[in-house]
Formats: sequence, structure tokens, C-alpha cells
Amino acid sequence: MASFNFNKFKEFNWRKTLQELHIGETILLTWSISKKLTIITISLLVLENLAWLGSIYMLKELVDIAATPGNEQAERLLNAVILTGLISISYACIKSISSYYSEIQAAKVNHCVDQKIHAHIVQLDYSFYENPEYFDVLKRAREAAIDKPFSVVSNMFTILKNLIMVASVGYILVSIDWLLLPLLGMFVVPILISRIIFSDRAFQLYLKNTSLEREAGYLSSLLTGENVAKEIRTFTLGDFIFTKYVKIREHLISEQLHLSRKRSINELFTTGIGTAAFFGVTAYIVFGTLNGDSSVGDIAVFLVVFPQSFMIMQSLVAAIGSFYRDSRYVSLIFELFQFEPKIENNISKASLNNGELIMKNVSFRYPNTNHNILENISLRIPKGSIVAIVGTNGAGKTSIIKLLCKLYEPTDGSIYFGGNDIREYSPAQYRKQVSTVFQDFVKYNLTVRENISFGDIHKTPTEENILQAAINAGADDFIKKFPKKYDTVLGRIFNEGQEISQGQWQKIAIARALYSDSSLLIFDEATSALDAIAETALFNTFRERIGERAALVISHRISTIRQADYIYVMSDKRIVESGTHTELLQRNGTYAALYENSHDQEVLLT
Ligand SMILES: Nc1ncnc2c1ncn2[C@@H]1O[C@H](COP(=O)(O)OP(=O)(O)OP(=O)(O)O)[C@@H](O)[C@H]1O
Repeated sequence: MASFNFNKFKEFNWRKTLQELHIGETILLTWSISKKLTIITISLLVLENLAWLGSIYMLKELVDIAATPGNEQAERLLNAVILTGLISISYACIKSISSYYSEIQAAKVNHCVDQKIHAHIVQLDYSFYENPEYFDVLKRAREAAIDKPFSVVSNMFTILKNLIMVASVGYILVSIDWLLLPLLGMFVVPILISRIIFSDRAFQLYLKNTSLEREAGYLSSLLTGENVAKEIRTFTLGDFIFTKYVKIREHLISEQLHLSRKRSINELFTTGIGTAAFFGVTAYIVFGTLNGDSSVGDIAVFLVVFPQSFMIMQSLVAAIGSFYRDSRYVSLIFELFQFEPKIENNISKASLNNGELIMKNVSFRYPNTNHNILENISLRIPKGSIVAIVGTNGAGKTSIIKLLCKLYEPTDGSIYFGGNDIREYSPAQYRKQVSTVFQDFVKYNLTVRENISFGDIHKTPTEENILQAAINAGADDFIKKFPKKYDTVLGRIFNEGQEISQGQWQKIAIARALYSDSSLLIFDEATSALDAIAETALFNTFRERIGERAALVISHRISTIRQADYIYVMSDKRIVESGTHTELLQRNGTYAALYENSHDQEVLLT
């Protein structure tokens, strides 16, 4: 049989572990959420305890009265029975109310932590999504937030309640025999230590396996997700992915079961010894009291209190064990809070001057990589102009857009807007000036109206400005055919959702960008799914559609590119040529070669 491992006990870093539990922060959080509720919950716990003690005292009185002969005892007995009944009923009522309040308190803490996590994540930089470590931290924090804060707080109250009870019964036990209290401690302390050590091992296993759990989750999403269902079936990938998924899950489960087995054996050993010792002491005390030193009431109290004390101690140990285990998981939420945005949020210039956008000698490398993917980029987007970037796959076009959206900061060089370095503006302030249709824009499964108004969430959407944006994007034609028109929910996720084609989704995304009053519009392959007629219609009147605003267009289609006032040609991280369509063709360089090589001379590069 496995026994308690003292080497593991010695190796355990108690100090560090206690620091990592963030107990102080959890208590402060509980207190800050509702001081009134915390005071009520604690007061109810004390009352519950007093009522319980009262019922024990009355039990002793009852037995003593019953054991004493005499005529007047009947009335005393009746009074004692009534009083015992009243106290017992009060105890039951207070206990229910007290657990109700503990539950409210715990639910409030859970809700608050969940809110804090979401508020924190949404203000983190986009670059955090580059970091696999962040995904692990995020997964752990989100899982912990489901029930762990609730559990920590309710266990905190259970511990408090049991501690008060232990103090009370301790007094009674010491009055019977002072040795009882340390003996009681000796039975349960090994159980507690064993639980803490195994909780810690389970926690370490959880940390170790988070990435693997994420991989299993990803494979599961491939097997069940709507977006991938088509391709998984047409390539008949189901079996392959399923086998991979099952293999990982089996590995994870076998590690968990191995630990559970060891823990169960340990628990059997420690609780077995504790229980045997408990009965030994009971026998010793009962036989010891036969010499007549104690009253019958005292023996009755011992017989009631000692087993109850053992149960209270066990419940205390269970609560401390769960508190410890769940605090470890709650500490993962605090770990997430340690991630802070790197792009400054507070700084902001007094006013943001609308004007020319200039990139000057910009080089860039993604976080956690060791090579630049943009080298010495300089370009200008004058007010009201249409500028295009064209280049081979992987040349760095989308990366430029990410910099222009202030999702990252340049590694070298600067970006100026209206004469000021955009580092001087807060991301929120600057981004109001930029509206982007990304290659992988989001399809919000919400109403058409919401989809469009997300272009500027601070602007009050009116029928007129929503309609104008839709007309400019060429989306109004199909929207007005829906029975609910602009109140139609798009996508298939919800009941009554209306699925639309990829090109129609793209028109909605373009409408979203056009809806905003930003001074720069960015289109990254934003028309790739539009049919030729729709694209020509959009770009033939593009200047009228965008009004006073400047536009930066990335496209592989010559029909789109040639509309631009100025074109930058990119190849392998650099701008290699620039000029108007005619100038670039005359130069007979990279652009001209791309133009010549595109077989129908409509598609430049794909
Ligand atoms: N998040 C990232 N982390 C590290 N490297 C990245 C990241 N995103 C892109 N890259 C790399 O940066 C380079 C430029 O990518 P980018 O998406 O800017 O090219 P692109 O010109 O827009 O290509 P395409 O025409 O195919 O859309 C590529 O080599 C790519 O591997």
C-alpha cells in the first residue's frame, strides 16, 4: 500500500505556493464587491454557530434533568424540551439562510471575475495573439473563471464556519480531556497534507497539459465546427482528425487517472488510520468515564460532540483542501491580469489633425520572431487620394496595414498622420481615423443594421446613413429583397438567420467601412469575392463613394489597381517601384512584368 511520502512533503515550497494563491487579493475582491453582503454572511455564520452550541448545551441539560430523580423535574424537562426545540429550529433556519447568503456572495464574485477577465482581454494588444503562451494563460483563466472563484469564496466561508465550530467544540473537548484536541488534530492533519500535495500535483499536471488540451480542443473544433465542415468532408479528413483527437484525449485521461489512483490509495491510507484512531480514543474516553467522574450529561455530550468534532474537522480539512486547490486555479486568473497592453493607451495629443499619412523608413518584425518582414518602407497617402499597393504573396502588404491600424508599432522608423507620429495618439483616438476591410473580415451573425453600424459604434445609426453606406457598397440591392430588410439577422448560427454569399458578405464589410466618418479607408483584398460587374461598378465611381476620404487599396486585380492615383509595388519586404499606372508601365520594370505576365491582364498576381 502506498504511504505518505515525506520527501515530497519536504520538497514542497510552501512559502512560494502560499504567495501564489493570492488569498489576500481574493478576500479583498470579495469584500470590495459587497461589504454589506460580506458582513451579513459572516454574522450569519457566527449566529449559526451560536445556535449549534446552544443546541449542544441544551442536550446536556436535557440528559442531566432526565437522569435526576424528583417530581419537579417533569416541568423542567418540558421547558428544556421546548427550548431545545426552539434552538434547533433556529439553528436549521439560520443554517439555510446562511448558506443562501454564502451562495449569493460566491455567485457575485464569479460574475465580477468573469467581467474583469473579459474587460481585461479586450483591451490587450492584438500582438498578444501572436504568443502561444498567452493562449495557454487565456484558456486556463477562462476555465478557472467558470466556477473556481465561486468555490474559493464559498470554501472560505465554510472554513470560517468550521473554525468557529472547532474553537467551540475545542472548549468542550478540553473540558472533558485536554488530550482530545491535539489527538483530533493528529487524525486529520495527515489527510490535509496529503490533499494539498495531491491538489498541487493535479495542478502541475493541468499546467503541463494545457497546450495539449488546446490541441485536442482545436481538433474537436475541426470535427464539429461549422466553418470547416465542408472541407473536412470533401477531403474526407474526418477519420484522420478523429484518430489524432482520440489519441491525445486518451493520453490526457490516462495521466489524470494515474494521479487519481495514487491519490485514492493515499487517501484510503490516511483516512483509514484517522478513523481507527478516532474509535480508539472514543473507547478510551467512554471506558475512562466509567469510574464516575463525569455526569451522564457529560458522557452524552462527549458521545455527541466528539464524533461531530471529527466530522467538523474532516469538513474543515475538505474545505481547506478545496480552498487550496481552487485558489491555485484562481491564481491563473491573476496571471492573466499581469499581461498589460504594450501600446500605450493613456497618451493622447490634444487634437488629431486630419491630413497626410506618411510611413518613413519603417522596418518591422513580428513579436517572437528574429527577422524583419518589412524593410525601410516609405510611402505617402495624401488627403483625398487613392493609393494602391501591389505585390507578390508574402511581400508584406497586410503587415503594412496592421501597422497603419496601430495593431503593432514599427520596429524602426515612424508613421505620421497629419504631421504627428502616431505613437503620440492613443490607439482608440487614432483608430477613429482609420476604417479597414480586412482580407479575413468578421461575419457578425447579427442584423444587417448592426453589421453596418459597427463601422462606428459611437455614431447614432440613422436609416439614412446606414442606407447610404449600403448603397455605396452595392449591398442595398440584395438587402432590400429580404422580408425584414435591414433587420434581417445574417448567418446560420441563429434561428431565422439569413445566409448570404461570400461576395455579399464582402459588400456588407465594405458598407461597414464606408459607414464610418474616418479620414482613411483601407481595403485589403476587399473586393476579391465580388463579381467583375460589382467590382467595376464599385471602383468606377469609387471616388464619389468615398467622398473626401483617402483610400489605400491592396489588390491583385489590375482593374482595381489602375484606378489609383499612385501605386507602390512591393517585393520581398521592400517597395521596389512607385508611380502611376502609366508611369510604371513605361518604366518597364517589375510592375510592367507583372502586368505582362497576368494572362488576361485583369489579374495581376494571385
Ligand atoms: N503574425 C505573424 N507572425 C510572424 N510572421 C508573420 C505574421 N503574419 C505574417 N507573417 C509573415 O510576414 C510576411 C508578410 O506577410 P503579409 O501577410 O504581410 O504578406 P502579404 O503581402 O499581405 O501576402 P498576401 O498577398 O499573401 O496576402 C510573410 O512572410 C508571413 O509569413
